[in-house]
Amino acid sequence: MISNSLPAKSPPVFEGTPFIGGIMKFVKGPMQLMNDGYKRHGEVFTVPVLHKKFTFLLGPHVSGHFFKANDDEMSQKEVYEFNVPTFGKGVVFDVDHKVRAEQFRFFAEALKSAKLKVYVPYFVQEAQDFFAKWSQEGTIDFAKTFSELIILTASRTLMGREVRESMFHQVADLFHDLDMGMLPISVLFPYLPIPPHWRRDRARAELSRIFARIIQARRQSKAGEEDILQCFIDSRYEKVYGGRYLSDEEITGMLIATLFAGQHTSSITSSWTGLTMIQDKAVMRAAEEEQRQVIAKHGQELSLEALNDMKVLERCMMEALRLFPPLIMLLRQAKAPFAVTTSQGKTHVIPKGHVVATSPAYSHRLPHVFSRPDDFDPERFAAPREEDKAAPFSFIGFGGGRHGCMGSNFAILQIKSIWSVLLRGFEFELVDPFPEPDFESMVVGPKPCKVHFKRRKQPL
Ligand code: HEM
Repeated sequence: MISNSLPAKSPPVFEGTPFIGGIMKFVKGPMQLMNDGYKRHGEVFTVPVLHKKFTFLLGPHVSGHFFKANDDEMSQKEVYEFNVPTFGKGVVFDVDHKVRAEQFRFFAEALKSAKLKVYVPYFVQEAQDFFAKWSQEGTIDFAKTFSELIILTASRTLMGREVRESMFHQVADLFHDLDMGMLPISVLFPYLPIPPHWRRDRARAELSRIFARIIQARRQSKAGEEDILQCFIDSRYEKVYGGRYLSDEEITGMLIATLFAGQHTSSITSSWTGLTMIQDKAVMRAAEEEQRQVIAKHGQELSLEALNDMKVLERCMMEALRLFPPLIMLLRQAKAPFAVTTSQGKTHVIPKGHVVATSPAYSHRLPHVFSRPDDFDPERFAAPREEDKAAPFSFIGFGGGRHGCMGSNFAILQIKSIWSVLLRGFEFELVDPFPEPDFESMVVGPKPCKVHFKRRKQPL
């Protein structure tokens, strides 16, 4: 058992001016803070901010416990609780660990491989219909384009046929209000009485009413749709609540949580995948050549099997996610002290109560983890290099361990569907310089960047 009073072994403190020093460092942005802290202290350091202590664990050597520990040791609830007014009461971060474990079983069931086969034709159909509306050539911003497209596929695969076919715009507008109600200030004060929070609360209540009607109609008709909404309707608790089905309110909350986990992350990763490929002509040629080979083998149909054969495209996506992960910091609260040992062999004990942070954005750029880490080099994921597998938790774009992303396969297939349709039908060029990440936003995507597209005379 690790004692909670081992000051000699506590992480070094990176502060400056006592009490407010940490805040000043946070104000400069988390990337700058991690950069300065890493340069001064290495992989482990603590930043005190008011009454809280943030301990950073940067890189695979020190982040194993972060990812592997159970919820009683490393808890998400306290650090992600600001989501409760958005997701709603009674789900995810508003329930104890036992209930949450069951609810996460429902997510896992809805997103398991067998279901993905059903979702793939929807990804493809939505992408084909969407890009069919583009003219011969023009200028777009990927960030805007992909967020429009992904809310369409999300409504088809997640919220169901009823929403996609007859109330798409109404529901998309309500989700927009929910989204706009999630501001940096909401992390600290989720119930602050400000207009974006009022609009969020109104939208959340209206979504409850809409989904209650849909769920009741489905329960009566017993029509059994093939989407994530139906998975939640059919889900039953096992170890809690006397084994009952989810309530309408819980189903709505689970849907919103799934949408928030997948919407921006997927549209941002689609954008960076495109931007990085367009920037690197040799990689783009390899991805196009792969499409020709897949068409020769599978025909024009974008089936699950065809998508699974696109290894070059997948590596491009993973490399875009390594360089530009949309979730730049992952957080937990330490419920018990634990020890970590750095790559230099130094051991620190992180005390109970610390907020613990690890960072895909920072860890992915460490030169002892990925060679020439700032280069876009998708082949680093291919055998025999496989740099992502050199040590556990080297690649954490989808998190890892106990709370690793449950939608990663869903996201990979969706992004590959979109980019297959685009590569086959269009050619692209950057109009603006390659964009910087916008670190001001909650989920970090590219700053605006114009891209020129042109329909191929001869589709691939
Ligand atoms: C490229 C797209 C995506 C990225 C980069 C991404 C990234 C992540 C990351 C980093 C985590 C771990 C968070 C943490 O440890 O605190 C996570 C968790 C999660 N993601 Fe994703 N995600 C993506 C798409 C999706 C999609 C499409 C869905 C659902 C359809 C989804 C559902 C989830 C769920 C349910 C969790 C929580 C797992 C748990 O806490 O046990 N994600 N995701």
